[in-house]
Amino acid sequence: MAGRPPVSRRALLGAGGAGVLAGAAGLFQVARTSSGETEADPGVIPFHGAHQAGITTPVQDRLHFAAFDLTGDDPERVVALLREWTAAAAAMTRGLPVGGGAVGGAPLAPPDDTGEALGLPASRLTLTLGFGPSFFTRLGLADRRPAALVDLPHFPGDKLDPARSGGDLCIQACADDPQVAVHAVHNLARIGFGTVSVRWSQLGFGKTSSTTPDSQTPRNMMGFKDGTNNIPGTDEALLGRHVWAAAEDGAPWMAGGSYLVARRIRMHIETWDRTSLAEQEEVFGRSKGEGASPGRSREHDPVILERMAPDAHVRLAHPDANAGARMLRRGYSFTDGTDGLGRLDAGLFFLAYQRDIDASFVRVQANLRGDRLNEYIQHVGSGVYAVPPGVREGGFWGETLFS
Ligand SMILES: C=CC1=C(C)c2cc3[nH]c(cc4nc(cc5[nH]c(cc1n2)c(C)c5CCC(=O)O)C(CCC(=O)O)=C4C)c(C)c3C=C
Ligand SMILES: [Fe+2]
Repeated sequence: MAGRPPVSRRALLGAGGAGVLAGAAGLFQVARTSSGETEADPGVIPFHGAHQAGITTPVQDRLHFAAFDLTGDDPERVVALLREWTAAAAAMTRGLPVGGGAVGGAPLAPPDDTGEALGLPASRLTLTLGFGPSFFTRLGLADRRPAALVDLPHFPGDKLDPARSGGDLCIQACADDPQVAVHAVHNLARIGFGTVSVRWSQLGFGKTSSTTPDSQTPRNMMGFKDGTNNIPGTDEALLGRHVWAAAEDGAPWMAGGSYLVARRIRMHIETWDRTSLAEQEEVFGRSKGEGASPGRSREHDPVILERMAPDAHVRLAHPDANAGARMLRRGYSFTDGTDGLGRLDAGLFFLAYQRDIDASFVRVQANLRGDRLNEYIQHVGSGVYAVPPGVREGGFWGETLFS
């Protein structure tokens, strides 16, 4: 990329495709500032900043989540990859191709960009990187592993598939266009060849949590509004208390970062579909239509926990039942075909960001052991990741860990 003017994927295609890199400025469809930046475009979420994008960012429509394993244990090689990934991510989130692009390069070399996003705008793409516990062990950095990055205990009912769990690193790609999210992970995997390999991945659609309380709350595969009482992405006080890691938490390099828990939660959807409306509403402790809690008429009215069944999901998950524990939920629905027995392999890919995994996810999940929702769901995949702070201009993903 160095020395070359940024050219949007749309401009490239609009200009006739191959070879048109310079002089295409007049064809840009991505809004640009006078400095050549594209951040003013509502489809471009700034990549650089104090925190990584993709946490408080208003939730996009689609997800491609990928967990990677290191193929070796050389920190220098990993830093080189993180630098390369950062450059590619900064370009893709602006709607630009990776490196020299998909077309117009040396005909006898593979293109720098795989090409399937040519002609597509940035689509609010965010790329968020995390380090799993094994990352620190593999690279001899165990002393830098944050205490807040705990291994999850076994919870009753867990049936975790190792092939859908763990990973030395993860990338969460979110965008309003599935092709853009998939293209981003595809290109990071291609760049990583020889240093990392994809361990498992998950596609998601239909966001199941909102970080913007003013907009309509999305619904999960069980038909209920999900995210009503989420932490708003604009509430700096709540984010500071419950989501962002601080230097005094014990790992100064994580200040401004967060900790991600990912859980692939399968829904026994056919059983749920045969359950009465009254039972469904009791399970959650909210009405199916409005999303109101018992004794209330509107979705955002404060809940009266005592009016709910003792084993209602919201009653058990609420901060008042968990010493004030909160997390920022950012999950997506998934359907991955059928399971061979005629049942949909569908559910919730639960993603939650927090300052302290033990105090938030572990605390709440332990309290959910008596949740009536457990009759209808099963946790089948799991991962925990330290998500480092945002990237400064000229810096790279995870720089504070290695500096
Ligand atoms: C350990 C954390 C949680 C898991 C796992 C979880 C799974 C899960 N949740 C739903 C659907 C809903 N959850 C709702 C609220 C809610 N859930 C959690 C935590 C976990 N959920 C919290 C902290 C809350 C907020 C409680 C509160 O403060 O009121 C709701 C109600 C609407 C809302 O506020 O979001 C629904 C619906 C499913 C389907 C599911 C697993 C498949
Ligand atoms: Fe929930």
